[in-house]
Amino acid sequence: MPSPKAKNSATRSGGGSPGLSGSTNGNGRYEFMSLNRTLPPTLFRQGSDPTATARLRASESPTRRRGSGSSSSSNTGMPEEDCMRLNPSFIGIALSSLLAIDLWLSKRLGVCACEDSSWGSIRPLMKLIEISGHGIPWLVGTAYCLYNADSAAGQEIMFNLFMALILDLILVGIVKAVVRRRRPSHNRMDMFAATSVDRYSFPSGHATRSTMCARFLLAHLVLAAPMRVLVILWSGLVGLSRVLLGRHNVTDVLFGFLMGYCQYNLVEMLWVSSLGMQGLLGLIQG
Ligand SMILES: CC(C)=CCC/C(C)=C/CC/C(C)=C/COP(=O)(O)O
Repeated sequence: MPSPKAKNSATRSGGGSPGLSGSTNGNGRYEFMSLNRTLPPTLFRQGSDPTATARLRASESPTRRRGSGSSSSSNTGMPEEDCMRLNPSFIGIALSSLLAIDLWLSKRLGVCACEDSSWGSIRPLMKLIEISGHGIPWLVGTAYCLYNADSAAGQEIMFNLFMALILDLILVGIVKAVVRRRRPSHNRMDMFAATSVDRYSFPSGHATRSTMCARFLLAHLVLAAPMRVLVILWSGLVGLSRVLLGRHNVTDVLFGFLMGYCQYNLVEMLWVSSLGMQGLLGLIQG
């Protein structure tokens, strides 16, 4: 009966997984060698054996290559990071290009990122716009209006706006914590009352809030046409100010607009009526 070692050496001589060659170290333990070694030509023939091709693609993943322990590709002499980009997918190229454009554009548009920036003189104005879209003024203002509302309809609207603002904070916090995209390097972290997830930039919480609140106000308040235009302009300006201040990349704000727009649909779906409010208050009071 062949010993396990004999089995190992049989595997080494060609019977192992395609695309992997192996050897034993001094302790007799099997080690996988670099994947960049010459492979049988059949393995490169895309489509001839889909299973083998899939296995090859999997074995070429960056994590596996990093795990091989060598800092340069054995047959090209190039750093592994460069080798990994030799055959990127179309989606990979599109995403990398979009990201590069986003970073470049965001850096160029960050003209109020600090006082010495080209448009540094309007930074105070941009910070004022930032405050107008901040969570705390909105929460405090809505709570105040809810407390002072003199009709059931007014209370219902303010209650739902308050809940919408909380929902927005939760959803943005979750996405920021999952995506964990760093803020642009030119940003100065001098926002007031920023929570720990606010060190991340995707999506812009100001953009989600301003879009959701704008839709909310347009739907539930009776406003004259100029005021409606002002609300929309304000929402867009809040988003723009995030990029000009260097707080966000362009895609953070664009996604924030989209997310805020969708969040309003969610608020409508979860709308709490006056009756529901009384039920909730009854539950809270016991
Ligand atoms: C009561 C309570 C927990 C209020 C939290 C309000 C708050 C700290 C909101 C966050 C505001 C903020 C700095 C958001 C960051 O917005 P980005 O546009 O920079 O994502």
